[in-house]
Amino acid sequence: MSKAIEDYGFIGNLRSCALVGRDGSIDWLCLPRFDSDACFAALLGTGEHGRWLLAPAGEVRATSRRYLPGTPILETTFETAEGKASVTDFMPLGGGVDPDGRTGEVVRLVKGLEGRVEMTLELVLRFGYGRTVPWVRRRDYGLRAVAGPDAVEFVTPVRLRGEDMKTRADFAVETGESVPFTLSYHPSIDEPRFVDDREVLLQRTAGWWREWSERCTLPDPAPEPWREAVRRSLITLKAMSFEPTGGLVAAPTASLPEQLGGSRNWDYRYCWIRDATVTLYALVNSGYFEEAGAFRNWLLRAAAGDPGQMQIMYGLGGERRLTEVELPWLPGYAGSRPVRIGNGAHGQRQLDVFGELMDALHLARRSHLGPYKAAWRLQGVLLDQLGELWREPDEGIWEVRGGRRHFTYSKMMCWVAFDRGIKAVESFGLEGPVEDWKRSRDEIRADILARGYDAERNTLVQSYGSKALDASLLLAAEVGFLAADDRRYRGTVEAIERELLHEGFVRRYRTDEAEDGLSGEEGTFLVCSFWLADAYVLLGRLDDAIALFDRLLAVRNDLGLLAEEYDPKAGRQLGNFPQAFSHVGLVNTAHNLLRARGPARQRANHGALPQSSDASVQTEATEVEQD
Ligand SMILES: OC[C@H]1O[C@H](O[C@H]2O[C@H](CO)[C@@H](O)[C@H](O)[C@H]2O)[C@H](O)[C@@H](O)[C@@H]1O
Repeated sequence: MSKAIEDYGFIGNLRSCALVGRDGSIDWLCLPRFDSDACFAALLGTGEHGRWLLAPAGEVRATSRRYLPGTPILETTFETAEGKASVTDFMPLGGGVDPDGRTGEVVRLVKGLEGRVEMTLELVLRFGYGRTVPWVRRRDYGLRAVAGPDAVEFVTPVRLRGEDMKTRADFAVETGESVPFTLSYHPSIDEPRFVDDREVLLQRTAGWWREWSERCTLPDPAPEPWREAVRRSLITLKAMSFEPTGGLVAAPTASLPEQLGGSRNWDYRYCWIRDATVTLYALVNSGYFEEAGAFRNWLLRAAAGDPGQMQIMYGLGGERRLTEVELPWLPGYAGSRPVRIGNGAHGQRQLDVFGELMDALHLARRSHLGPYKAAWRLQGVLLDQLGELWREPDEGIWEVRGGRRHFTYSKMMCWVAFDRGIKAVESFGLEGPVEDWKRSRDEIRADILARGYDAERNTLVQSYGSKALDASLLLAAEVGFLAADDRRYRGTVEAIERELLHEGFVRRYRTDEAEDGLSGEEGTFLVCSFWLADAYVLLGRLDDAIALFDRLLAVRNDLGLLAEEYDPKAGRQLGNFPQAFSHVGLVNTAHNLLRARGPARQRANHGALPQSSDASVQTEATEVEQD
């Protein structure tokens, strides 16, 4: 039986990550990159599809876990009748570890805390998402496993044995003892990497993360639980970035379902322009400019070329072909089939991306992320294209699979695209056909208010001519399309409260009302609930905002992690995990609550932004420009 999604912890090395169950089993690991084939895929099947268990051999009386402060280093403590032992799990980082993203390591340290604990190990390596059994050879340091392009060295002083195509071991730890394990990946054509002393790696990795997380800036006075929640979300977002290129994944998992047993199962291990740009808001507002600069440069590389061929999402290195396929040999999380990898949405038209992109580049400029003519050139070409394109139907922010429509949010973000272009000219003295852009901006606004607004119900609607509501319209004030005190904005928020709130959390739309081309239902969408809290802040309903924010914090698992969705009836997290959108929502809402001029106001260009004085970011940007 599948563990609950919230029973997983997440460790990562800015290249990939692993999901570690509360029971001590690593059930998801893709090496060397987030989007590589999984070598442990038990998350979407059973132990036979690959996993690495390290846990007490006998009955466990109690389990507790935590992250080492300021890091994604996970410590799980097991209590048995005989004693206590902990397992510290991490993926090493810092000190020149793997600059190209070709290798990757998982380290596990078993420590005896009290008495004597008998431990068991089961290692089931199955490359190719649970299908390929490797050729395993014993070595004096442990074992080597090879399957086609992939190779793994498993390094430990513990004596291993092979059984039923699995590797097993039994050992014991006494108080004060420590037993190390390293799983080290390298391409099979390369020589194995030298495995460093695990305690040294632990100190180095912890030091790197602590130094990073201490740079987080949050307005005072922030209640400690909020501060801690924001810090954990930022660490999680950072751990979802791919350092070699600056790309950011929407989530590090594939096919965790939006409905248990359902078919809404997607692969999120890619860079969506939309998700990545909102992540930038969270990072920049919290003082992390380097990431914003790296992402901006990733974006310029990914979108380079014919702007007519720009995609809504790319691979970590800017790859364009993300073909969606099903993996029929995997039974799926809690039987949720099909299991999909790749993502068909890469071929969709989603016009909101123009607005998100223009907004992100405007944000970068306002945050003094270096001079960059290349970015302005790209912005100009995007607006040229959008001059006519905004009139077309699209698949919308929710990537529907039931055919194109005139989505109101998409049109609104086209308005944002022209608005930010105009503001860039007006505020930064840049050149552009600003009068044409103003005409487009006015025309889009009039079009939305005529066709995307239901005057009878006083609410914006999901798409032209439809009665359905959509939670994305909560952003109308945040992006500056409507003033927060505009009665049409208030009406939209109230309609969404009436029709999309479910047990205190927000659905993105009603699947029975808005045709999305998919069968089944889904949970409430967490980022939409944060957007409602932001709307409350803008409407001056601070008590409602705080109550909703606290309700959302309570949904996080014991490690502070959030999936994409939540089923309030079952009290279960749903969808890919951890999800950037949800954590971005948390960070931005905290900022909004904490300072009068938080991101919700900044986005509409009303407020001051933190500004980068980081010379390395400026230099990098200059280099891109010279290219
Ligand atoms: O709901 C159907 C779609 O679901 C996924 O898209 C969602 O996740 C994206 C990444 O976080 C997000 O950008 C998008 O707004 C969400 O709707 C899936 O990736 C799509 O393929 C699918 O059609």
